[in-house]
Amino acid sequence: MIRLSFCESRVSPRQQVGFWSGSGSGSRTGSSRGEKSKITEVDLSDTESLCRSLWNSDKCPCNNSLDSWLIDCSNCKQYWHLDCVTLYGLDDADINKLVKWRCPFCYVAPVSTSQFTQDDSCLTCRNTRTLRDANHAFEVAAAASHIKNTAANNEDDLTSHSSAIASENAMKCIESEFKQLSDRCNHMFHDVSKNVAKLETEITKFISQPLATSSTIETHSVLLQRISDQLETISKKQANTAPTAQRPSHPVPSAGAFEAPPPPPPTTAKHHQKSNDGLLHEFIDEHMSTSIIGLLQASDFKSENGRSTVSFGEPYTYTGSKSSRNATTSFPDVLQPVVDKINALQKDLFYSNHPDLKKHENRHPAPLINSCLVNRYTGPESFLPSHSDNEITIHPESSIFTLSLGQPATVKFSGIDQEPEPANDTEITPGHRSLYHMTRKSQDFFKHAIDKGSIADGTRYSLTFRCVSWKNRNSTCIIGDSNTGMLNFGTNKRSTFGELMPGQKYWAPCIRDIKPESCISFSNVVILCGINDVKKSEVNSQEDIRNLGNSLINKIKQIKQLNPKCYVSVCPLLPTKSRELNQKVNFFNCVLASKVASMGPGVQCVEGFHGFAEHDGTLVGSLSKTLDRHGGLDILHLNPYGARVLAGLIKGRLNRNFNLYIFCYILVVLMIRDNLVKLACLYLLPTSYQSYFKISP
Ligand SMILES: O=C(O)CCC(=O)C(=O)O
Ligand SMILES: [Fe+2]
Repeated sequence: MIRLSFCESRVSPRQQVGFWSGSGSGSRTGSSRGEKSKITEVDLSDTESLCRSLWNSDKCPCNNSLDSWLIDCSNCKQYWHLDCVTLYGLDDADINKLVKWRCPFCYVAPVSTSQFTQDDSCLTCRNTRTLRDANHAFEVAAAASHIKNTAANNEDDLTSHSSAIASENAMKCIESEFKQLSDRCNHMFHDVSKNVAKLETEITKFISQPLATSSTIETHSVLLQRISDQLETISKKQANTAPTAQRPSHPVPSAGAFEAPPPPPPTTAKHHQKSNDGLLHEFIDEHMSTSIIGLLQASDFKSENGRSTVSFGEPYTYTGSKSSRNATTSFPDVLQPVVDKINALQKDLFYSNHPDLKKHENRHPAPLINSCLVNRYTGPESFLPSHSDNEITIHPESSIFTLSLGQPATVKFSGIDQEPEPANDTEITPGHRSLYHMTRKSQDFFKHAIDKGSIADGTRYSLTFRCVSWKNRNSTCIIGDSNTGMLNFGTNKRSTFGELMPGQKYWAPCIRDIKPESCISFSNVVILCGINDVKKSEVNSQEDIRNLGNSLINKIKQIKQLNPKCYVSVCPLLPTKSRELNQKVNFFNCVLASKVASMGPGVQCVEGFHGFAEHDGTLVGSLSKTLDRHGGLDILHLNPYGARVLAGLIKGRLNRNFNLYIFCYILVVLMIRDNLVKLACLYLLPTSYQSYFKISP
């Protein structure tokens, strides 16, 4: 119950100094507590004693005497002026209605106040102390928990820090090791890239410059061989392997030459073990060799320079050949199994060089062995003069296989231009029943010989197998883009050129794809290439087109360097269905024609291409495809009919060369039979011509 009383007291001067720093003005609008009170006589440092001295619960803590009702606190019983506790405007009746009222002391802090006791009767102090203690306890507890946490954290931190430091150190070590490694790698990479750059420059120089004369240059193949030897030496050094484990050091003038053939079919594998000396030892068994030697002992050998010879199958003729003309072009039964085994190797070699033809074996058969020339050597006095098997009648893609029987011999190989003292000779010593092979193409760059004294007492037979045909005089290599796709060599019904013109097609969509080395040993080389270069968007100016023309001419020069005897027939670019593109095509053709004209009789343009153009210069519709394979308009591809017309033009050009050759051949034969020519002239030519030729009867 609230107790209400009326304040009558007056504040004594001593009581004005009080805990409360304000002095009540008595006004209803609130006491002015900002005024500073004077502190005398009381020890201010002892707050509690100070409070006790001042405390009187019957008086408002403002210590002022006001005409005002007082209200006491339901909790601590302290009296307060109504105005001092902001209960303005309430009278005693209102106040008495209040059941419970708590004074500001009891709301000093949001902490529970201690129970009122006599010892601790000062509410101010009690609350303050309680508050202080509570705060202190709270602080202590908070501090304790903080310290604990910090300690725990520190411990964790410490652990993690120490492990972090450890890992950091480890990382630093790794980093420095890594740096060292990367420095070394950089060094190595730098060296390697320097070497690669050097190599690249060398190759670029070699390819970009027209080759020098065949007597002074090293061929592509030799350069490649040198590079491969160099790489081999480096890898040998690095792998620290015994040099004896390396492949034989025979010169390799073109792919596969002098190398042992690839692994044979599994059924005969045990006889075909490839050896380090490039020979296939025990290529045939003893039984087969005995049968062959029996055949040879019964054969009629003709004596030649240093040895004697006999031949089987198709005749193989060369300068000074004396071996008999064979009654039949088929092989004796005894030889057939060997020929079959060699043909299996021949196929493997051919299709490994032309993997794209493998899936059409019927249309693109490998050149098969049809000729065998046997040399008989009888002891140390026998020899084989240095020579190349570069006869034009040997199929350009054929290998030349030699089977040895009897005494071993040393066969020496040397570069074709190393007369009279061959340098860098390499040799092999084929023993009884062994086989070695060379490519036909290698024969344009290398020769071989058996010197006197290189065969021991006794007899040695060598049987050399080749694919030979007089038609190979007209062998042709076509290097072309998609428009040569429908031109086919071969003897079947899809053949475009027929059996008189054996040959090989090489795919070169752009001028840079032309490989001069693929033309080696062909009689004719036909080139149809350049449209894919000309139609490139970056080829715009006449200068660009002139450069393209020059690059094609460079390729032709390289072909002529590698194969000086061949006839090169260059096809102009076909017109297209785009007039804009045709302007570039025409300019390219002009450049080409003028440059080809200055290259001499071995290089000529194929004529008659104007037949592919309509009156407005575009590609004739009836000779060309309408749609490309994506269903769009085809502007530059011939249809089968157009391809036949193209084949006709190429054939016409090549036949002219062939016919010229045949004509010259016949003329020479007739001139040899001098008397016959004279006789013919005497009776057939008019007198004026007789006097012109100064022919006298
Ligand atoms: O006897 C040999 O090993 C080589 C034979 C040869 O080169 C040849 O007949 O053309
Ligand atoms: Fe030979």
